[in-house]
Amino acid sequence: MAHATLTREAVASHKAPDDLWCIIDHKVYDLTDFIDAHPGGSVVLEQVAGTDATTAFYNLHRQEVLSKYADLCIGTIEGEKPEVIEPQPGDLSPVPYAEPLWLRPQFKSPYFKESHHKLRRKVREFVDKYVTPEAQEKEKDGSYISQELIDRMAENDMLAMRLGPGKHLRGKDLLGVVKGEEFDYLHDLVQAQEFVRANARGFQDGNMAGMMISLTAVLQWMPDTPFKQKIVTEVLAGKKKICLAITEAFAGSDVAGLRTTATKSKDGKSYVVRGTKKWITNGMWCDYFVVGCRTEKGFSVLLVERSDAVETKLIKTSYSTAAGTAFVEFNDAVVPAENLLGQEDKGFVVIMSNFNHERFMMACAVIRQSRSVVEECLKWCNQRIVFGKRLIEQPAMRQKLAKMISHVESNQSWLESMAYQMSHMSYAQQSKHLGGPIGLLKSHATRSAHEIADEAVNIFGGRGLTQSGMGRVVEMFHRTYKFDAILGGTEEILADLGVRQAMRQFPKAML
Ligand code: HEM
Repeated sequence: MAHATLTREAVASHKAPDDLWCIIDHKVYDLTDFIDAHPGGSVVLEQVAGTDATTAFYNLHRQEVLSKYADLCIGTIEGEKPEVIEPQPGDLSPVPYAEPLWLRPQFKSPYFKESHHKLRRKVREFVDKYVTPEAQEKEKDGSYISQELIDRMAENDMLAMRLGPGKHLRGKDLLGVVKGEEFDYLHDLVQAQEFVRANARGFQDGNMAGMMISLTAVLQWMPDTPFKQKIVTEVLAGKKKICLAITEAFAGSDVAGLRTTATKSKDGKSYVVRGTKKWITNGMWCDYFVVGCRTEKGFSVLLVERSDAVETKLIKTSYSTAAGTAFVEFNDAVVPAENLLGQEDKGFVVIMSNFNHERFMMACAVIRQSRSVVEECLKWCNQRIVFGKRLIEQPAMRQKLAKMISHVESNQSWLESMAYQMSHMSYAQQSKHLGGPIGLLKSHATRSAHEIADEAVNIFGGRGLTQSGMGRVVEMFHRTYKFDAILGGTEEILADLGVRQAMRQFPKAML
């Protein structure tokens, strides 16, 4: 039926199970053919047949349900206009605290310029249109990212952009809004925070997280040879995939305890890699592995190509298998000597220098995801009616929200200040001065995530434990925030690093 203008009296006459209409937000829905398919059952719909069910609907559903079932809408009530906002791709949320201060029109920022705003809009449009729909689907069924999405990201230089600022961006016009040479760590923060709005933690890592933490090491530490150029070109074009393989069943943060060995051949032309790696993000589909190995006198990092001597098995973790997390076995994999990253026996610096950007990215992500949870809680408290009034009218709920907002706002401010420092330091200066502060920031952000997840589940009740419907964002966050607390260095290791680095810079004179 075409959209019609209808009266409330007309709607009231359609109140039988085989002829059932209702009003939601001034629009009329014909639910006759939907009643048996309704996930909430037919009885509840019969109870509201012919009436205005707006309050009942928003007490139980997200707005997106109405967008998904838009074809059930047959008209609008005469003289009335819908009040609910339907967000369009790229839009900012009007919910207070749903966006960081710099994106709220009434506030100013010393850091963000026009190009950051333009990039934010472009990346959000892309994520809303292409990433979120696929992320939601893959998060559920556990299958891997599509080549189509990888190609689309590659065509738009998004794979390159996600490695952070650097030579690899030279000459590029990023999404038509930022020149590659001008792309700084604040742009980097923007893209990282926009990507996680897809709200699918397993898929988020499945979406090239392995590349983000391993190609950086190739770029930084491999000599400039045609072989290096080939790998970088293939990976940034999305044709080949790469991941970082450091952790083992024997050792995680304790890199010195690793057991995978790389034995050099007598003629010095190759290494033989033997050992296992565990929890390798994207390992299931990668063509290249950046592998931490024991060599004769120390620790070295090698680029190992997939071959018959490399076997990958899927590990099921508490997030979706969309991340392709693997157990990897290198059974005498032969690797040419030119695949060495940095110097032999001096691989520790390769891994350590790579960590700053990885941890910064993780802080960007967990802080943005925490904000999405705060937005969900604010919306829910505003729409949920309990004991005859909205949840937000309960002082206990307002206390929880105040605590959550304060965590997110303070972490975001710290993060922005860190991005500014990074933008004004060389890579070497960053390694020297920012390892500790970035470690402390990530460690604090994941402690905050713990508090936020805990409060959010209590606010949502049973829905905070349910993977579909109103509480799905909260459920996912509560189930997966620990990934950020463990990956890239545990909270304890990073907190300790922060203090140890500070102590190294402590003045020698007595104070
Ligand atoms: C256009 C009209 C409606 C559509 C398209 C719709 C769709 C849905 C969907 C997709 C769900 C699954 C949960 C979710 O994804 O949020 C659901 C659940 C539910 N719906 Fe509806 N619904 C409609 C109207 C209503 C109305 C008017 C009521 C009545 C009061 C109602 C009561 C429920 C209940 C009780 C649940 C279970 C909620 C829960 O477990 O938390 N629905 N509905």
